[in-house]
Amino acid sequence: MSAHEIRHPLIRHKLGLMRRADISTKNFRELAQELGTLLTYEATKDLRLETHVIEGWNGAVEVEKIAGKKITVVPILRAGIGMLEGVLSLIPGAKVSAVGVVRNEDTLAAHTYLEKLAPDMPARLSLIIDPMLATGNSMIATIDLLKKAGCKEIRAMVLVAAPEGIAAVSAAHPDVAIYTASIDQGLDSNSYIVPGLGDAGDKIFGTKQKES
Ligand SMILES: O=P(O)(O)OC[C@H]1O[C@H](OP(=O)(O)OP(=O)(O)O)[C@H](O)[C@@H]1O
Ligand SMILES: O=c1cc[nH]c(=O)[nH]1
Ligand SMILES: [Mg+2]
Repeated sequence: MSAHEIRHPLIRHKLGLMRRADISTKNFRELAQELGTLLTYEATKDLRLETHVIEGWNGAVEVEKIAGKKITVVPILRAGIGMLEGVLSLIPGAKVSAVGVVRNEDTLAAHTYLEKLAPDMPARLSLIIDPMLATGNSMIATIDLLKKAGCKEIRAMVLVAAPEGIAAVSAAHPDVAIYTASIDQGLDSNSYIVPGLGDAGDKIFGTKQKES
């Protein structure tokens, strides 16, 4: 199983703040972006470098740059948008491939409603972002469509993952590495992650319905 739980103190601290039931939309949004940045740092730490020579202040100097691969960031709409700016703050030139997937809360099946991919997908490293990996159905649907588009190298970054979702993605797509701020306990009877974050999309967009 290729799942990496990143146990950096800044990540643990920020995720802890996100779990508060009374967190504001503003704070939840800010923390989701910050964790997007921190997970990007980890998920890209083995990218290959190549050296080349540039003209420096004191003459020719050998420097490094990321070799070959172009990158596309793939937010799973809607909630994935909540991490996008954080990822782009480290990879500002990345193309964004938006994939709209919504989970049917009765059947838990993933329904894909939008696919706007960058050109040259076979030549790119795809970095999928979504705050939540619960059953894994939405992630598997996204990876399926990326592979159909020719993607050969795919990584996924999620704020919180359920062991059930990690197992499902690993079984369907063993080549895809998952980077997460936390592997939580599991799923509740509604297939929500516990302790989790609640409904991440609603918290990011401020659309949580008031309970009557
Ligand atoms: O692993 P799964 O069981 O598929 O569940 C996780 C998915 O559910 C949430 O999105 P949701 O469908 O609520 O859509 P939204 O982003 O529009 O809120 C979440 O952002 C994931 O995409
Ligand atoms: O825990 C969960 C599961 C699905 N979608 C969410 O936003 N949270
Ligand atoms: Mg979704």
